[in-house]
Amino acid sequence: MTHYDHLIIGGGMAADAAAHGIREQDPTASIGILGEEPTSPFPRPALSKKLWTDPDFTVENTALDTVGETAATFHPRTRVVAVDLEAHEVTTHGGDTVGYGRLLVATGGHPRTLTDLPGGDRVLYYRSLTDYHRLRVLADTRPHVAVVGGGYIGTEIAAALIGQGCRVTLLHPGEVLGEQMFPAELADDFERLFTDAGVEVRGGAEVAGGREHADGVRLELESGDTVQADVVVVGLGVEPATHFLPEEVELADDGGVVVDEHLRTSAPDVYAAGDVASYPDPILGRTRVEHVDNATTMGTAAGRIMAGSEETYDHTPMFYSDVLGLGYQAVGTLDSSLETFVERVGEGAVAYYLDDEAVRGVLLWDLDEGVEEARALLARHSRPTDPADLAGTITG
Ligand SMILES: NC(=O)c1ccc[n+]([C@@H]2O[C@H](COP(=O)([O-])OP(=O)(O)OC[C@H]3O[C@@H](n4cnc5c(N)ncnc54)[C@H](O)[C@@H]3O)[C@@H](O)[C@H]2O)c1
Repeated sequence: MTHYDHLIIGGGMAADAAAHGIREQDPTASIGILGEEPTSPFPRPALSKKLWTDPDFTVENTALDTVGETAATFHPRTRVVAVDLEAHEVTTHGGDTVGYGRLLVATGGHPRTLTDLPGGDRVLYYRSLTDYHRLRVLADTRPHVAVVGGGYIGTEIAAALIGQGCRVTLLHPGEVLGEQMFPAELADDFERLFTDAGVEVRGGAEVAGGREHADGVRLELESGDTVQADVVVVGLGVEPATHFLPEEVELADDGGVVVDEHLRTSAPDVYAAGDVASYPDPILGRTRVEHVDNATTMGTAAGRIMAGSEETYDHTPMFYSDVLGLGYQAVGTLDSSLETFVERVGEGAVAYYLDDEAVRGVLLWDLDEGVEEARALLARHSRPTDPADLAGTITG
């Protein structure tokens, strides 16, 4: 049986970061990575952004060199189906067992699917490098693409495909694109960016299902309407990939793996990091974050901790997105149901998100700087009575 001092389940960016964290702390320990995908860790943000918008980015020059840099052993196409906590070993779908000293769950999430909308040749639940290659081939025929979902995948892929000369219809259930994240005035700006670029944005469009047929795909909406397209790209969010874990590993209400401030799960020698981990954030409380900054920062910390570091994890996450010339980034939460205050700064804007006790999130809209100022503001754990008094806090 193969045995590793440190075994990582999952082949994404958290896994890459963890291998680096382990190696930083321990130059000789053996590291194994079991990845379900056929490729080793790849910088996922590029799949919906730079690989489409920046000709300097290719799959080859964007790829990570996890194995070369960390001397980890990478096992592609390897799905873990069970973990035996007592024996300290995992079982793969092929029936092999792999032993571990310490185990990291870095499995991220699987795309949420609609039962009545099966994935297929022309229906892509978009997440992996394989999906990117498939969509590239389809996009080259300049099809009419229906993008389902107005979240990160939906907006970034719609922006990418309109830039490729495709006809794009974006279907989302809300009234205004981005309204769950942005205060109303910025959501209006956001949607206009898409419509001005030629994307047909269709709100109130909750997709119920659909079928591929000889000429493309026919989507059915909850309203009873149908939408016909050549290709459908779906981004309905992800569900934490935890199905292989025994019940001793505690899960949070949202399905994530509960970890403490040392990224330890409730099971001995088992850690978790990245999209799958529900961790105690000092500012946001217990939370699970599905962005690359979280995956890499938490992954690195988990690796170091598994290899002996006694640090605690207290990094409040930031994230960024780029669509149609708009760059926006944020620290903390972007929940537009909170109280918000928007301040225009130069060509851009800052939006503050507050609950009764404190500022919980800061959005930097078309501003290059301000992440560290935002983090410092959140760390104060306070708020002014009048949110307008926050004006000038972030200079961008
Ligand atoms: N820039 C970034 O940080 C970035 C970029 C891409 C992806 N990601 C991550 O990848 C993951 C997947 O992204 P995503 O866009 O799939 O998830 P998401 O949660 O961002 O968006 C899901 C969207 O689907 C919509 N939706 C739900 N049910 C629907 C239905 N029946 N019909 C139509 N729309 C429906 C929701 O309203 C929402 O707009 C997320 O974890 C995300 O954070 C992050």
